[in-house]
Amino acid sequence: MGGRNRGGQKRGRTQRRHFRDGRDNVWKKQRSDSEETPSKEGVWEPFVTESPAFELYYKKQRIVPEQEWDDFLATLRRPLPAVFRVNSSGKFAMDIKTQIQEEFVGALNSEVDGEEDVVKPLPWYPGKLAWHLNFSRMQLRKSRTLASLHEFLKRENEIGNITRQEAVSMVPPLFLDVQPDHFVLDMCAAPGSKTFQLLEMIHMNDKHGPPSTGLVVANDVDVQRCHLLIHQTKRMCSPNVIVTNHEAQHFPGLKKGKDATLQPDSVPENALNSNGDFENVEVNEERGLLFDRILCDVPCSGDGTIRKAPDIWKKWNLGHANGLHRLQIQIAMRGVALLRVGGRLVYSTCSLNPVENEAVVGEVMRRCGGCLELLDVSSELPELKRRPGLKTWKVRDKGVWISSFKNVNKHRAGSILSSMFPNRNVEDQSVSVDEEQLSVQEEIFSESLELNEDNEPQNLEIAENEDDEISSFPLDRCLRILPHDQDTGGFFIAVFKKVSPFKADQFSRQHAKRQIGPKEDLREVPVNIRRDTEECEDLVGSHLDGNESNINQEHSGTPIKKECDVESITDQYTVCNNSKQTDSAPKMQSKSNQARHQQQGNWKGVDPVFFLNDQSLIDSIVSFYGIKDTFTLRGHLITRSEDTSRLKRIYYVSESAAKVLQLNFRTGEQMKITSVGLKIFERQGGKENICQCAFRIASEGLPLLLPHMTRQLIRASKEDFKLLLSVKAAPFTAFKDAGFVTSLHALVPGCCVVILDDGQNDIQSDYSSVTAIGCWRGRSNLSLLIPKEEAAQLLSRLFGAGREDELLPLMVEDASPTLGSIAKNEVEGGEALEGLSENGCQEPNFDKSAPTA
Ligand SMILES: C[S@@+](CC[C@H](N)C(=O)[O-])C[C@H]1O[C@@H](n2cnc3c(N)ncnc32)[C@H](O)[C@@H]1O
Repeated sequence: MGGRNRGGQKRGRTQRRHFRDGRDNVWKKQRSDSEETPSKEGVWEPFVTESPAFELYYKKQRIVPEQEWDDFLATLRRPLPAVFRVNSSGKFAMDIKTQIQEEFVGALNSEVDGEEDVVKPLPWYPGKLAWHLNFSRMQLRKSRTLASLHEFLKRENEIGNITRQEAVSMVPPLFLDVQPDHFVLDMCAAPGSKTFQLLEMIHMNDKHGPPSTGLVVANDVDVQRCHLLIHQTKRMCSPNVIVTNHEAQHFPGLKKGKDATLQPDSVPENALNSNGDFENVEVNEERGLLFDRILCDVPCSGDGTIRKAPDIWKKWNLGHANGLHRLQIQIAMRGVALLRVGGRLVYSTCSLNPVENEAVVGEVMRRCGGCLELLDVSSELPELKRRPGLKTWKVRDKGVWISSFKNVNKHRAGSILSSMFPNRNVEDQSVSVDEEQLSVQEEIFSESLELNEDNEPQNLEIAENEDDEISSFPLDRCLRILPHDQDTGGFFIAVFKKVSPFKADQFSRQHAKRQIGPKEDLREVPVNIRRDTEECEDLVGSHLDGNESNINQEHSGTPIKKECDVESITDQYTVCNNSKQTDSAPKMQSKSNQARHQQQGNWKGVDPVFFLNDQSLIDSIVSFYGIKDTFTLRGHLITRSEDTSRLKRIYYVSESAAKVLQLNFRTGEQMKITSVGLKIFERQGGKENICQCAFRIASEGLPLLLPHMTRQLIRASKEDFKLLLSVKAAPFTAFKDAGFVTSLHALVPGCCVVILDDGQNDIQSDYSSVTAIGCWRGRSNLSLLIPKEEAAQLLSRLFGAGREDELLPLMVEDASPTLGSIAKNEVEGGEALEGLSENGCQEPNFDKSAPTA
């Protein structure tokens, strides 16, 4: 239900939309490398790095001991040092680490003056894979080594070998303890730096063992930010990933006929091991989709990133934090519902505020009863400096400190919730207040307001209460990372383990909600039940859309009247339940499914997902590339268009992702999937007439396919490989090795793979260390099918060639992905990139314009 304005009138839709549009997007890419901002007159002025409200608030909350306060503030005012992470699963991870250590670290730390090392590994990050850079622009200008490190990092970032990421943002995935067989859900994942880490973790053993059986589902509510997420996950070349676009608090449970959150966990006795953990439980529609690990890196006010985004100083206010509290609880509760018994859930924010942190953790524990344990992780990552979570804090509202919910003015009870306090020891008054009466009170209240110079009301008669509440939960097990401890941003982390299913009595309270009846007004319901239903609704996720519920919290001043409409919540998930596709073999979607898809307003704009079942097409691919039986294509190939004659791209999914897609079909396509798996083949683009196979190998898919290919493979000497990388297209006559030229002639025209034969690797048995590139064998030319940046990087890494002069013109200036740089059709399986492969590589030139060497 909408809120009311001060005159007691209902907020209109338009007003709400204006408010929503007018809100700052705290996740928007912030200016990060500038410490200055232009004034109105166009003169550049230093950023304001003061906020009396911020200082007052956090001093009072005692998040920092008094004697450290000045140090804390001084650190916040300094720009954040850059940090990058070498992608551990990358082919060249070890080379890159060695290069940093041998080529840059020693030289730089002796060449550049300063108290601190310019480049140093983060001591707590496993395997010395994360590095901290500390240099000024002046130093960068002066030092050649620093300049070449800078270029090196830009280049490696562009091709996905390293990732720039805030140090503290790397921490939450490390506490998840992800294993290669885990199903992991990243609930609020964009732009995806933590998703990338999670993918690295599930693939950590791929090089030396069987491929991962795990899965990462990366979700974000913002479709634009999903594009960033897709770009990020694509760099990982993983078939074990699904990107979805849901409100996390409503993330579908993939249960047949029911929403997972409304059911107690039905744990088969024999499914628990001796530690009481869940093991090897099949994904099926009775249990729905449960995860072994869940990351809730929730939307937050973000003041822990103030060093990176100094404009927060000017904008800081409590509205953001207090307004997000409810949504944060809803998302975390949905996470708990989707977690397997024995599974871990990490709740994290980049906010320093206890209302978004400890208060949320306390409330989640309260609602879950004994089924959730807040883990003591003090022995994990021992070198990471951290502070214990707070057990006591206060809430501030309209310029007034409130130490207990019982002191909250009724007019504010819709915005200031009992769950914001350390102890929810009184009934939430918001549910016991009559709405009509409230609007009258609100009118009187608004007339009598006198605002101080900060626009905060002065005359509220709520005295500061020195009897601070102390939480009864072990919130000191949470971690707060403070900026001055190790020169980072601020962060908060709590690690949960689900130790038992939701208890029956918790659910019987929820069943009380069903007895209320779907449409009944809650004002008629006794207070104790209404609180239960409120909890129940939060457990499921509010039925309001996320933005609307935020508006209610942040600005309405009116308690939210909640209708706990179980049926309609459940309907959302049961609409497609009549699906007849119950066998586990992947099937083409039925016609009725497609029709339903078009009707599903929510999913508008996102192409449906199909398993590719066109056997003649699959056979043509298998036969052209000589794909062995060891690599099953059927049941693993996905398309986003049903018409196989017009298909442009084919994606490959792991067994784990395929299982989830099948479950999704069987339970009525509840998931809104924006991207899935790894692009493995793409159509030749009008060149079929010269090629026996309509599809070429996509460069992302090559490492996966290579060990299983027996045809269209050719080995090149170092000299010829280097030539090919340098010129990108060459006539057969340009190559030196006569054997290579003979093999080239023997290939069928079309896509082929050229493998570097450096005499060191056993190409036959160990493909993990082999260097191979997708090429096009034309009538008399051989051309690269990889982007120029990748060619330049390979040249540099393999032959040390053209590191500066030759390669720089090839480099893309800004390595970080932007929304504009990512084609929308990648996300929606659109077909607009005619003549260009997705990586921006031109179609091969088919002899006519191939340069001569
Ligand atoms: C703190 S950022 C996540 C950062 C990300 N985990 C990473 O490491 O790159 C919060 C994200 O939550 C998303 N978000 C906001 N409300 C959401 C909701 N109700 N459900 C899912 N995602 C939401 C935002 O779009 C934003 O991308």
